[in-house]
Amino acid sequence: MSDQSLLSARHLRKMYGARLGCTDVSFDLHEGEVLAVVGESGSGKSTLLSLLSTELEPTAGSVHYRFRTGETRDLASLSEAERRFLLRTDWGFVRQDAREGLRMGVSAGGNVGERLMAVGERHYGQIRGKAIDWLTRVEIEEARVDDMPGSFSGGMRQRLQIARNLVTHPRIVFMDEPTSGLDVSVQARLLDLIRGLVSDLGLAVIIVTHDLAVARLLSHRTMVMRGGRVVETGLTDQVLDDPQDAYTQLLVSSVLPA
Ligand SMILES: Nc1ncnc2c1ncn2[C@@H]1O[C@H](COP(=O)(O)OP(=O)(O)OP(=O)(O)O)[C@@H](O)[C@H]1O
Repeated sequence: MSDQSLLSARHLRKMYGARLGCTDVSFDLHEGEVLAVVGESGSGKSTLLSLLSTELEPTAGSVHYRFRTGETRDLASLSEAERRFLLRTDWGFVRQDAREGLRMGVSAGGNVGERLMAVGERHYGQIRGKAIDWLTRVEIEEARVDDMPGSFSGGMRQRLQIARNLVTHPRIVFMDEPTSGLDVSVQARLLDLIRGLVSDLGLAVIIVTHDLAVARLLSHRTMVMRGGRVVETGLTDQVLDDPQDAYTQLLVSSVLPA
């Protein structure tokens, strides 16, 4: 792990029984950096994201994380309480299906406020004020604060999920296909919003997408996966404009289905 890196993966491997999830994945993520993980369906993108965010245990390899104190730890060495604390404070997770990332039985304001309470905020007025502030930042009207997410459109739910995750000022946000399944115009607006917030807050992001346009718009670096392996990695413009690997060339020329 280099001195500057926030998260560092080394030779990560995940087997599901005899089936390969991913293997030999190594990279460093720096503060404020956006890394896109792209590849076709089944290439191991989601498996990798789950390994990095400790939702899955690797079969081999390691992930190290540099805490706010400067201390670097192997994530495998964290206790369950430490891991949960990290997930509540330093990390956010924006899921493809907002229903998995939100509490559908809790109001919009409650979804955002809950994260603040989890990091120790207790003052109701302040929590509600911050929740409204964040709803506004993600373009949800204050008048919807007490509405349930079930009454929101797909795009609004994704924006609510983003507010819920960013309200605690995480250092890394993991995003799994955050814009797929939405109308093209809704996608474009959401991408713009994500891009603005990521740059304003200086967030480090790992975004999994099968959409190269999303990688192009949001990421500094791109990692291309195929069959569970990294086939190419580099600055996004370089990877997309001048791909070196034959598979990336096919992907970029859109010969392969997404
Ligand atoms: N829970 C599981 N049990 C068994 N095999 C799995 C499991 N999850 C993923 N796999 C396998 O691991 C490989 C990588 O899957 P993964 O979901 O990580 O790919 P992906 O690139 O995220 O695909 P998609 O874009 O379709 O979500 C695939 O062969 C998949 O079948």
